Amino acid sequence: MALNSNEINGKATIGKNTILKIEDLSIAFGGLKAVDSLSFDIKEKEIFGLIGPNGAGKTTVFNCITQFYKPDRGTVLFRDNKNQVEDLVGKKPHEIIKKGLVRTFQNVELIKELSLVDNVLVGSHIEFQASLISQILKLPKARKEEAKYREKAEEVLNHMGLYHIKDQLAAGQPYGVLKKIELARTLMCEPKLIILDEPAAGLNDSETLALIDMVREIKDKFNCSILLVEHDMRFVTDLCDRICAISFGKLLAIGTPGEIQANEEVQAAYLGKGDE
Ligand SMILES: Nc1ncnc2c1ncn2[C@@H]1O[C@H](COP(=O)(O)OP(=O)(O)OP(=O)(O)O)[C@@H](O)[C@H]1O
Repeated sequence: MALNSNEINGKATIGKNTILKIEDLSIAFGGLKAVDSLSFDIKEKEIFGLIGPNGAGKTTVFNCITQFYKPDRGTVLFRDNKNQVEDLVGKKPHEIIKKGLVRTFQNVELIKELSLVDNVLVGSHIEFQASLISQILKLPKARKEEAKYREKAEEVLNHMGLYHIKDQLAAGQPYGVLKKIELARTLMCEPKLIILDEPAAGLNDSETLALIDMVREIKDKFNCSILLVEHDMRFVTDLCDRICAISFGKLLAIGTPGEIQANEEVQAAYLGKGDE
């Protein structure tokens, strides 16, 4: 059910400036509680980090939000690009992308034989209105649509400083470029919330610093919120407005980077300083 109000079934609520609210999210694999009654919310234009030790359940949280996994319990309320609030649980992953919730993956997944701009265009296929047949036959409607999205893809590449190499093949490009292309793809779907899975993994120091600036610029230019998982603590503390720390699928703390760094439970679980 789509709602304009802040209520669903008179129970769960979502604030006016809240883009995503997960409540009591839980999923178990066999006897293992990978996510255990987790709740947090993300505000509009907020950069929100999810941290925790290896195996804490971070990727599983992402998969439950995007419905790659169906949670055993809980709600995932999302304010979509039409300002409608809906529980995403039970929706299909492609429906969720259309609502403006998009993600990148830990491993870059590009088509090496395609140019960079064509790889970005792949990100817009979900928006195409023309039928598959008219796309294959390159009928006028499909050609017009492709031209529109190609222009948008070029604009996105221009914004990311990659316009000059847009026609080069993805094969052989530096890892930093491939990561940017993956990010560029998410911008083709009118994102309201972009989920980044370890965006700084594999980047060197200067690429990581450049990525921090780029994520901030994207948030401002595309007017969206960001949820990210990242092991590079400097990246997380420099970039995020708020951080949620989890351990064994459970919430440890939510707060500003300073509050999280000072939190003893987080230090014990994540930074390994508790017993010192
Ligand atoms: N499909 C699955 N089947 C069984 N167990 C799973 C599945 N997915 C995740 N798990 C388990 O759930 C727990 C949480 O895994 P998850 O990958 O979410 O952790 P993470 O915090 O993302 O770890 P990392 O930082 O190493 O990527 C782990 O114990 C993992 O083995």
